[in-house]
Amino acid sequence: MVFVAKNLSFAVQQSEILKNVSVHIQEREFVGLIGPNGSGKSTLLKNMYRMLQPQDGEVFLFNENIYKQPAKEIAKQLAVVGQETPVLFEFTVKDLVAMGRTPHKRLMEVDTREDIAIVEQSMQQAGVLHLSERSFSSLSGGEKKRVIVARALAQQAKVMVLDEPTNHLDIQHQLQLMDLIQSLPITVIVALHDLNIAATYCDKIYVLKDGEIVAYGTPFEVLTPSLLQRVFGVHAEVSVHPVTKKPHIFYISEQFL
Ligand SMILES: Nc1ncnc2c1ncn2[C@@H]1O[C@H](COP(=O)(O)OP(=O)(O)OP(=O)(O)O)[C@@H](O)[C@H]1O
Repeated sequence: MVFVAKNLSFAVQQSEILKNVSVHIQEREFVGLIGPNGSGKSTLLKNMYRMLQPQDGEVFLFNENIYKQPAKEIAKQLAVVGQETPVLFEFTVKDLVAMGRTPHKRLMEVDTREDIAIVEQSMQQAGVLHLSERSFSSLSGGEKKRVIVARALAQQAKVMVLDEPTNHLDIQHQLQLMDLIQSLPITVIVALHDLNIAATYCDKIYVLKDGEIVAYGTPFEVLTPSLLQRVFGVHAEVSVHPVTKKPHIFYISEQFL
């Protein structure tokens, strides 16, 4: 297993946000995390990328306990595309993407020709090369998202964690981004709200509800009408997509029932 969370419990004051959550991700797997608003997806991911520390449980990345490793070592192996990205100073896109190279460098080491090529290629892959001299703060929400993805690509980590990466993206950029991530030879865990996107791209899906994993399996195993009703409170039919052969969810609004 490449990335494992074992029996994580996380609480804020008296409120339990994660309850004994375990996640197992194999090499090169593309794993989705779905669940209603407030079910604990971001909190779980933050515990897995060490932004939060659980009261109970452990997280292993390539068999090493992440809470016992230096942050720089983890950053060589794990790239994160978080839900919101506070950037406090004025940076150009190029400079921000170049920060993805930091874990691979010594303090104050200048960028090598290889670093510069990786940064350029990452911007190209994420579709932001044309924005390279722009100030990050002047970008639209979707452009910012793609720049953060470019920074994660420049990190060249073997594992990537993404929290709702398609948020703010138009449909073309959503599909391009998911295609790009799927094409990389890496292990991925991604929180998604769009269940048809999850159905199309994920090998396995974990379903969170009220801080607990309530289902796990392939998209066909997990995305059933009864689960969608039980977890998300919606009526739906699930068919096979005529082209992708993946499950496709047709939601049914109350007025048509
Ligand atoms: N620091 C905190 N203090 C109090 N409650 C918190 C804190 N952090 C998270 N929560 C609560 O924990 C629950 C899970 O939040 P989380 O952001 O993990 O959910 P999510 O599944 O990612 O939601 P969304 O789909 O809306 O992004 C929510 O009810 C949230 O209000």
